[in-house]
Amino acid sequence: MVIAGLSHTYRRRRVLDGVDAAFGPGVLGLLGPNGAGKTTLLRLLAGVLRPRSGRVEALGHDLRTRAGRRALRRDLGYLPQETRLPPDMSPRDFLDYIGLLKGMPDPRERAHQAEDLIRRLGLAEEADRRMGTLSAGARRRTGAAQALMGRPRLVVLDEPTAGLDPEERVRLRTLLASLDDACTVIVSTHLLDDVKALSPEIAVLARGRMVFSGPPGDLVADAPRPDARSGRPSLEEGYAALMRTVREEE
Ligand SMILES: Nc1ncnc2c1ncn2[C@@H]1O[C@H](COP(=O)(O)OP(=O)(O)OP(=O)(O)O)[C@@H](O)[C@H]1O
Repeated sequence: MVIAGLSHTYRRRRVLDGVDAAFGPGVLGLLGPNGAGKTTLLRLLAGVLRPRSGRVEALGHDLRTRAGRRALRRDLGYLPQETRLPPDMSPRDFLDYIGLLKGMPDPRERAHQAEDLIRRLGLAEEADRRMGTLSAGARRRTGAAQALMGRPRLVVLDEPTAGLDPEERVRLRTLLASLDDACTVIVSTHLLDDVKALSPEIAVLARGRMVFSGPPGDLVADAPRPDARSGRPSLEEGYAALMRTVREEE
């Protein structure tokens, strides 16, 4: 994934401002305060929005072109921030349907992958119930499962752990951590626990600018120690110190 000079405006309001980044396979955690532009960035990386200023290349496809955005879809799993799942379908039927849309012709392979995701995301009890009757957490996990059907090479998840209870969050993180090494996973989150558990690399977006990228340890290393008695600063302290610096620079 290569992002160069990427900016985005909504009705002349600039929400991404010259973002540069490059990353490869593995899990990247995208952090940032509310309104920082994370969802906008993920929509651009998933080819849902067209980059109008700057360049995005994903899995070798140039996402400035319609052909590039289309070609990416074959290899993409995407969980948007807001998802509406068909209320009358069950998670199992929905996953089967998504598998079909993603070009998996073999019904046994679709059933096998759906069953595996259902089990690993703790959806066994809900798998055959109407999605309209499920809890928000079960719907969110079904949303994450659909993104992983077909074993895509690029997975873009917009706050997948939002609304999940601690056990469900751990399940989802464990699943993401176990994906194929060749898979590039980009996860936005407000939870520092998510990135601690998941991400060897993090990126922090603030007011449309990429203000940090690297291993979480580097964010911590840059932070001042909160007081003389404490040892190494926590990731929370590193993040808070970065946000203070960003505000002071403005
Ligand atoms: N479709 C849109 N039209 C106009 N403005 C938008 C649109 N989508 C987002 N915005 C604005 O762009 C800015 C960035 O929003 P975005 O959702 O990308 O941020 P975010 O970091 O994902 O925020 P959050 O953490 O709250 O989800 C916000 O000020 C938001 O109000």
